[in-house]
Amino acid sequence: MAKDMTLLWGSGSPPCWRIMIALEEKNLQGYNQKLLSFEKGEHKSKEVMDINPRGQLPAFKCGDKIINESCGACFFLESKYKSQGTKLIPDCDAEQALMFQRVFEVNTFGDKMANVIYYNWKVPEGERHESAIKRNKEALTAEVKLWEGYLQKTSSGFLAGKNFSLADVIVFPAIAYLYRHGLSEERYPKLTEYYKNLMNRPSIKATWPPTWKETPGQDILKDI
Ligand SMILES: N[C@@H](CCC(=O)N[C@@H](CS)C(=O)NCC(=O)O)C(=O)O
Repeated sequence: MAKDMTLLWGSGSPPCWRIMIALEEKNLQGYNQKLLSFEKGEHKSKEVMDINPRGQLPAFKCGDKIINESCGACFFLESKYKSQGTKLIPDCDAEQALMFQRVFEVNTFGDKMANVIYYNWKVPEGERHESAIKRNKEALTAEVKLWEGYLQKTSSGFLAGKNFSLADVIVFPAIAYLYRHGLSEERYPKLTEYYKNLMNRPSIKATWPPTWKETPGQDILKDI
C-alpha cells in the first residue's frame, strides 16, 4: 500500500514534515522516501522537477497521482485511508469547521513567519529597511498571540476539538519551526505547552527533522 508512494523531502521543512506526520498517523510506514539537501540545491534536481515543477519540497506521489501541495496531500491521505489509523477529520460539524479554519490559517501564519525568518534571503541588500523588519516582526507577534489565544480556549490540548486532527498535523510543524528559531517559551505558555506535549506524540517523534537533532537552532525570533 505505502510502497507505491514516494516522498522527496527536506529536513526541517514544515510542508514536508506535515505529510510525514500524516503518513505515520495513517499507519502508512514503508513508503519510498529520499531526504534531499536544500543547501546543495537538490530541490532543483530533475528528480524533483519531474514531480514538482516549482522545484520545491515536498514532492509527493501516490501511485501515478502527484500531490505536492502539502495540505492537499494530507487531505488526500485522510480521504483515501479514512478507516485506517487515526481519524483526522472530526465528524461533528463544529469541530470540522474549526479544523478547516485552523488548517487554512496556516498559510497566513507561514507567510508572516517567513517574512521575518527569510527577510535577508527574500529582499536584496539594497532594498532592506529597518522599518520593514520592525513591521514584519510586529505582524508575526500579533499572529503568534492569535495562536496563543486559540490554545487558551481549548481544554483538549489540540487545535480543533477533542482529538488530534488534520489541524494539528498541518499546524504543529509551523509551531515547532517558531521554537527552532528561538521563540520565547515563557512569553507564550499555551503554545509552549502544546509544542512540548505534541513533540512526544509517536508520529511526531518518529519524523522529527534529523538536522534539528544534530545542530542547534537559531535565535532570530527571540524578541517576538
Ligand atoms: N505550498 C507548498 C510550499 C512548499 C515549499 O515552500 N517548500 C519549500 C521548503 S519549506 C521549498 O522547497 N523551498 C525552496 C524553493 O522554493 O526554492 C506546500 O505546502 O507544499
